[in-house]
Amino acid sequence: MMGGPGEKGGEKERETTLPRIPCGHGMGSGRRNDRDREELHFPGSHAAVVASERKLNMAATTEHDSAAGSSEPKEAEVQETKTFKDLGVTEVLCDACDQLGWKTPTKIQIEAIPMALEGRDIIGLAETGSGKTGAFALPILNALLETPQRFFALVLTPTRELAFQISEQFEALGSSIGVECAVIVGGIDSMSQSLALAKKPHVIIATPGRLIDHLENTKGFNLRALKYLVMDEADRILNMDFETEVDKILKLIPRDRKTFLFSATMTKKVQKLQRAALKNPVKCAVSSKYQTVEKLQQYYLFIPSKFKDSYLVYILNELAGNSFMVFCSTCNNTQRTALLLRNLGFTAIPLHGQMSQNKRLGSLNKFKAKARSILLATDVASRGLDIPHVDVVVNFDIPTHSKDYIHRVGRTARAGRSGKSITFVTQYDVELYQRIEHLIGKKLPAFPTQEEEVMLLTERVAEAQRFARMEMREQGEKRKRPRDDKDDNDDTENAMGVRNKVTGGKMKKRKGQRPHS
Ligand SMILES: Nc1ncnc2c1ncn2[C@@H]1O[C@H](COP(=O)(O)OP(=O)(O)OP(=O)(O)O)[C@@H](O)[C@H]1O
Repeated sequence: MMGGPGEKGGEKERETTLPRIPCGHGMGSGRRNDRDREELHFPGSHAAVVASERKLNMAATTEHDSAAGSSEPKEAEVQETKTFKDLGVTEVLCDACDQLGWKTPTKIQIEAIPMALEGRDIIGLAETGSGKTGAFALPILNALLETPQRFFALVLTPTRELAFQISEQFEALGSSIGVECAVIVGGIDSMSQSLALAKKPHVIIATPGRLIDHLENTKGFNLRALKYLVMDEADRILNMDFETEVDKILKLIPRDRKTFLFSATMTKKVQKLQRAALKNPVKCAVSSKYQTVEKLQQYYLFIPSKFKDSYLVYILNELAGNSFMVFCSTCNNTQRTALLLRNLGFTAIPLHGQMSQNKRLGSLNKFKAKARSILLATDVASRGLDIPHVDVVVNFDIPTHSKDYIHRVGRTARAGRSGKSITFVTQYDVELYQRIEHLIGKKLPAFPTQEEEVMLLTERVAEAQRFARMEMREQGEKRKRPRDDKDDNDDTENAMGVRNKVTGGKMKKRKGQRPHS
């Protein structure tokens, strides 16, 4: 991930007819190096910036919905006729899109890319899974080809996993031009990140806290020549949790830069930042309000709090053969529920902030590789993660912030696929649930269940709950004993001694659920 394909010194060996971004500088002032520009041999014509007829001039505080307006062509027509080339994307990057199977640009890409290529600041608002990453990565790579420079762009993301994913996307789109990225996130050895920064990558993808650490402590590293700042999941980046860090970062990067804010939801705080850091931004919004995806079937399930575990097991059985993301509100409950499910023979794996970063990535990779069919997660996984095979999202604990609902359920039904979401609503959650319905502007149907069948599960579930509690206690004690660290139970893999006692081979056979060996 770090360093990227064009390591220092490796450039000469590359035999390619495609344009490549030059590389190989020592750590320096970070100022733009003119040699960079000269080194780039770009055979194609200068990337044409196609002036959009659908320019969305927006005063800093005014909102425009780009899909509105009677003289506009119908969206379907726009999508049929536009290509990446039409948007002004240079040929080598069009080829990269093609190789990724991106035949035509998505709506947000159609809206945002021409504006970005024109040099405008952008606020991009579009539903989950609609290709927002490409909407900011393509114009940045396009501009990088035109005026190559180290430390060209910075992408801020709220979570570490998302940072890695965005880096992969930049590398996939920019592999043929030799783009180099560095992922700078917490929970990972700082020294190796300093080394990656010393190689002066073109694009840095970072979580705010660790980036500040490096800006303050890594000798020779600065972003004084930065040209592009992206805040992905901008409303989250701009909320209280990151306020101090983001303010510091904004002070350490040039005022004269392009700024892109992207998310499926925006807050008033974005407008605040708009005033503080954006210059005459264009708002590219493909929907007028917060929308959940059309192909997402959303349900709620009104149940007594004490039967939540049994209903979860019932649903996992009913929808067996699918891939699930189950959201819980706390790390503890995520871990407990993962243990409970594993005790019942499900291939479940947790992902939460109390796990080491290695374990977090390990869990995610196992789930992505379909080696585990159920990922139990806190909101650390609710934003941005692109795992196409997720079929069902279960809100086991209802989200306390209704906008999180939109992001959580957006982990399924991505890029035109279909998916399901089921939100558990207990006697304590009615008000929160009403807020969600209000936000999405929809009344959802109840998920059909057979109460008697659920009740038949309660005994075995109660036993599994007991074992899960015991295992949680054991894990807690192990953490207190530093010498006893042979088996790190972060991912529940080792806490399986009791499962067979609980299942007793009586659970309904689950299609596609591999029993744990
Ligand atoms: N033009 C395109 N054609 C086909 N697929 C695309 C196109 N652009 C992006 N994709 C794919 O769509 C999926 C979703 O894209 P992406 O992760 O950028 O969505 P997003 O809008 O950022 O979602 P979220 O709001 O959840 O972060 C990815 O798998 C990506 O490869």
